[in-house]
Amino acid sequence: MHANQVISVERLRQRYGDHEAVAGVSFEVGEGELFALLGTNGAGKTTTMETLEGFRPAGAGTVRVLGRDPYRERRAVRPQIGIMLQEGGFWGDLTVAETTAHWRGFTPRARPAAEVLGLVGLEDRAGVKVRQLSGGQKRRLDLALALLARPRVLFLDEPTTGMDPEARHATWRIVRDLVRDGTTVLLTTHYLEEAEQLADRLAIMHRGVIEQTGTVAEVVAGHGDRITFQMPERLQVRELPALGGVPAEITVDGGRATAAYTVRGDGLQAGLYELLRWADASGVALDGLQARSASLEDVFLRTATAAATPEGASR
Ligand SMILES: Nc1ncnc2c1ncn2[C@@H]1O[C@H](COP(=O)(O)OP(=O)(O)OP(=O)(O)O)[C@@H](O)[C@H]1O
Repeated sequence: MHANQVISVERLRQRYGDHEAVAGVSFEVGEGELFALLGTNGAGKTTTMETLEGFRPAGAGTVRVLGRDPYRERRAVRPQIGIMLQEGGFWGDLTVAETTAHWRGFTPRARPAAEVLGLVGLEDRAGVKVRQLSGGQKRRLDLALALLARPRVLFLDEPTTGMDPEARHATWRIVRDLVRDGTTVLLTTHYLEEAEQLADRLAIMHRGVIEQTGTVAEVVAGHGDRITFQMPERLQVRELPALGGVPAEITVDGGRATAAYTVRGDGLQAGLYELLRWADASGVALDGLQARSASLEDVFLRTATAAATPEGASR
């Protein structure tokens, strides 16, 4: 357990009618830590987040934010948290400055408008109507409003969706600064690079449960290095060599077959050597040859695929 635990979720369950959207999820987030919830569509990330934000009571299990029940003790918790929803409800006819002023009216001890707009790089858009903002700029306005109350805990639900790469990187810098200054952040994202860049720890959810959790290094460790190349047309799969005893797996995407080996431990160099010697002796050209460590994306895709099979589903 983290010394200063700010968010705690224990065996949380939530259902919508007959559908169990969250099926026993547990994790903790310490003060000044950024925890990312990743997962396939419909995995239960938003439902978990909304429970922590106090929008619904836990169906079963316990959730705590700053030591309190966010639903029952909403009045105590709400002023200390900032929420950036997936789609903020703005009035398109108001300007950025008017929208900020309006929200400041509801926020005790709010930061000055110029300060929050400066934080998210929207100071030069203050006089622009919200409907004239780009999708990425609207997301930044969402973030500005979430920061008005100088929250101790920040909930970011897909914060950079719709942003161009430059705006995304700028937002990552803002979030990093907030975390460095002690803000605790729970983030959901579909951008694995975002989690790699920002998360101290993360969880990969699928169908209401956490399939993997830890730091990026911990989650990726044990998934092996990968050697891949395009399957040569003239070759049969059984003709490929086993590397260190490991056979090739074939994946077909868009009509193109790729051969992949997953090499555990420190076998990458030896495996590659074995493959190149075989290719040389057999006169086979290995187009698109790549050798690399497992990435979060590999783990994510394997987690979702494995969990979709009957063996995965029974775990
Ligand atoms: N209000 C609701 N009523 C009924 N079912 C819902 C409701 N909200 C979510 N669900 C269902 O619960 C499951 C989990 O949804 P949730 O939005 O928590 O997933 P998510 O991981 O955030 O997905 P995404 O990545 O697509 O945003 C989904 O199957 C979804 O269809």
